[in-house]
Amino acid sequence: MIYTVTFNPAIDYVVHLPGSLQLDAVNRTTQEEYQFGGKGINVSSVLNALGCENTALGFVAGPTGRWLEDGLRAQGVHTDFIHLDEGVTRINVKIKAGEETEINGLGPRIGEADMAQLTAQLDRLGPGDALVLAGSIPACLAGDTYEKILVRLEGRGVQVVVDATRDLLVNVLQYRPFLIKPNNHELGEIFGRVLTTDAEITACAAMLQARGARNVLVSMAGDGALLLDEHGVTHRMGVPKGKVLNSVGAGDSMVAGFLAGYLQKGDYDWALKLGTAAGSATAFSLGLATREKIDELLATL
Ligand SMILES: Nc1ncnc2c1ncn2[C@@H]1O[C@H](COP(=O)(O)OP(=O)(O)O)[C@@H](O)[C@H]1O
Ligand SMILES: O=P(O)(O)OC[C@H]1O[C@](O)(COP(=O)(O)O)[C@@H](O)[C@@H]1O
Repeated sequence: MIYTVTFNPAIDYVVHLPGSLQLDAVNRTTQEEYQFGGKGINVSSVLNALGCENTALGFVAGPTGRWLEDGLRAQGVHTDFIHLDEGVTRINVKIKAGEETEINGLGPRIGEADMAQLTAQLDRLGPGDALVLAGSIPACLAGDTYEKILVRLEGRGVQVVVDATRDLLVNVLQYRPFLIKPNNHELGEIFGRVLTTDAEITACAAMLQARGARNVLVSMAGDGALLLDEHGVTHRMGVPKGKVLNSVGAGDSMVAGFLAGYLQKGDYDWALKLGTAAGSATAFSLGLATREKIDELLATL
């Protein structure tokens, strides 16, 4: 079974403006959408669209938390969230005004007893299970929260995917995660550099592999993605043709497609192809990728 964990889920409030964002003024939208988001939840939604059975774990709170949980259930996404007694699940604002501007909230406070409930859920995982840890953790939690989870899972045969940034990512590498997926900017941030060429990206991916990551998938938005697989082979893929409507969740969709593809065939070329089709299908849609859109793009790759 596949499990995803989202420590800080979100309602993604996507607003479209007719021109550019005006600071210090009233801006009015021409269109708006709500998405049930947070990185692990996006992975769960797209895995579900691809017919991969999975359960979304994480923490929800208040009326927005109920909205998120009910909305996911209505879409057929299986969840087993922990309900926090205080606070509300955050609303992240995504402004489409030519360029994309994002305002991501802090999220509610997660207490020790809440964390203990998650630990108990994860203690049930074993051989044959996959776990996706994705997104930021709220400021109230220790910076080594992901690390502690990986320590506890060591030797239990669980395939772990981590999609996080900076220290949250770097500190888990020693536990040999199956997959990490930084984008090219996040990869550059880790090394304090701006990466422009495939050679630079491959060299930095190799350094993360040397620290323990098994497969390093580097996404580059409209420039596609590069995978350095566990055998040291580099795979490169561009993107299919299409009109970008909203790329919120494109990276998470790529993780879902990659994992689904790898679990289907155990083949890295196929995993990268399905990951690319899923990522671009989301970028070319107003919400997350549907099965139909993914299949349509797959046929062109
Ligand atoms: N502008 C785009 N055009 C086509 N495909 C895109 C675009 N943006 C994202 N994608 C697809 O989604 C994948 C992940 O996108 P990216 O923006 O790199 O991830 P993240 O959301 O993690 O930053 C890309 O590798 C690509 O397949
Ligand atoms: O946990 P973080 O880092 O604040 O990110 C949460 C945000 O990331 C998203 O999951 C989108 O991520 P990507 O665009 O990188 O795939 C949104 O749904 C959500 O608002």
